[in-house]
Amino acid sequence: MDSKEQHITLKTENLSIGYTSKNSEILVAKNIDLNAQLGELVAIIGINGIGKSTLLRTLAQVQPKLAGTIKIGETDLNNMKSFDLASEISVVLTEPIASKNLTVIELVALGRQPYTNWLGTLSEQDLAKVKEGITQMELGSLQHKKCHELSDGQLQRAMIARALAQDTPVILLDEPTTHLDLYHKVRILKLLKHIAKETDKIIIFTTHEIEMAIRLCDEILLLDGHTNPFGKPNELIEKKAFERIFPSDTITFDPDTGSFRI
Ligand SMILES: Nc1ncnc2c1ncn2[C@@H]1O[C@H](COP(=O)(O)OP(=O)(O)OP(=O)(O)O)[C@@H](O)[C@H]1O
Repeated sequence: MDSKEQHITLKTENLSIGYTSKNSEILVAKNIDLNAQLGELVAIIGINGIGKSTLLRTLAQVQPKLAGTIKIGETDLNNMKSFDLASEISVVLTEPIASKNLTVIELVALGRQPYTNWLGTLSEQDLAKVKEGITQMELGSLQHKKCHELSDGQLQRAMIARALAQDTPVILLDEPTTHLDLYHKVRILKLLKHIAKETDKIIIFTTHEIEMAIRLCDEILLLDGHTNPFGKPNELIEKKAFERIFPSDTITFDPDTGSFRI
């Protein structure tokens, strides 16, 4: 079996997510059944505070799940060592990065850490992946700038470039388009879709750009606090899932155009 066949899905079953403090458990969402295949771009959507970032952090093993399973192929993520995890999953969270004194190229090169020797020396292949990430995110002219000199949107693209340079089968991105202008939102989502398809990756991201997700994503997980439907955008439109996101006296969904009316 080659490595592609070993990692055909990222799958959750009956997943519950939330937080634990000393004496209590805070349940944020339950019944999350997501099934992403290689080559797919998947959006996690839902209203503020419903649990999108919590889910992304749970998938990335940054925080523990409360119940259920998360598997890559047949392997339960719980049984994976963190070193192995870094060559399976790359993740970009919304927390500000600690290393803003790095240049863009140095930040992107951090994505190669799971593959470099203990001295951190970059091979030709590592350098090629770093350059590729920088080019894909249109950061060529900014590559020698320090991260603290970048705008929020430029820094966001540099973080995505780092995840691309890590070249893992699964890429998890928390609100990757928040700081981007309309052009870069569309361009980067289209590019992520292209990368997922052409290089056989699973790219999962959280977003408030529901209409863009409907147009560009292969699958959508809608966290709605109840059944959390997961499926192709058309399937969710047919199930009238988008109609129930917002109060209908304020925002309605038009299934013919796949857009919201205010
Ligand atoms: N460290 C924490 N401890 C306890 N509860 C938390 C913690 N972080 C977040 N929460 C709670 O978990 C719930 C889900 O938060 P989360 O950030 O996952 O939502 P979200 O869907 O990403 O929201 P948004 O769209 O506003 O970014 C919220 O009620 C939030 O208050």
